[in-house]
Amino acid sequence: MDAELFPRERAQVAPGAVHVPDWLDADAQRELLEACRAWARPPAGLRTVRTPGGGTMTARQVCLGWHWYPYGYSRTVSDGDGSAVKPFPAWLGELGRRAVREAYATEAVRGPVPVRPVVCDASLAHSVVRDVPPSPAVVCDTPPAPWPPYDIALVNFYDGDARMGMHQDADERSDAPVVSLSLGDRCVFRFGNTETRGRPYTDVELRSGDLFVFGGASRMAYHAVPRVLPGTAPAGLGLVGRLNVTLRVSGFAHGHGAERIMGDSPS
Ligand SMILES: O=C(O)CCC(=O)C(=O)O
Ligand SMILES: [Fe+2]
Repeated sequence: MDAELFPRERAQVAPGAVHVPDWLDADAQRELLEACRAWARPPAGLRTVRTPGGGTMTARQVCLGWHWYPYGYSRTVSDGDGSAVKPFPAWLGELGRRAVREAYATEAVRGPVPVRPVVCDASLAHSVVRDVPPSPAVVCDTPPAPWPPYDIALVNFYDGDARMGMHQDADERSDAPVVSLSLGDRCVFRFGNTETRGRPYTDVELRSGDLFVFGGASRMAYHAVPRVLPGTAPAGLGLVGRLNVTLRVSGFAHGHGAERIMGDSPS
């Protein structure tokens, strides 16, 4: 973590949308980066995503669990090398559950956390659905989250010129919160509303190690990455550019993909 004169505070950006700065400590960031490097290798590795209109997304992407393409999911890299999508590891799902629990907990244990160690399987996350404050500081004795386990990861790599336009994450069938983890260069993350691609929106700076969770009333909010800030990655991380990992719950029946008829354009 960079030395800060004033520590950055966690913030609710919109109902159900929470920014938790410095959620991953330096070791956890390195560990997640190493995992991303392995996932990026072929087969079913990092690829350029082509949109139906003939454009390409500037952020390159690799998927785990389910392969996302504009605009649906499949089990193979149907718009790439045709390989089977890489598996979604259990530890990543556990990280997702913990992220939701900690983002939505008012009194939960805070501060940097390691990537892999798993303390328990509890969750306070169900509270976001009703938009009421979660019960405080119960880490291990709470009911399980009402959603099936996280089973999709989209890993986006941004070089200095890459960006992502306003879009909704709308190809999943589950309303489970989306969990976003950032590594490397800082970026401007634009978090908007559920109705339009325009205002009102809030620009948040996401830095390496930051967590952003959006669920509940914000699950279908439009969001974007209008700008990456090149050269701002932590010196010790060894990453040039920015990586973002979003974790999602598909809500798909086992073995079946899904296609959305009307698509948005996150180019
Ligand atoms: O890179 C980010 O922070 C956001 C990525 C995103 O919105 C997505 O993968 O759908
Ligand atoms: Fe998104």
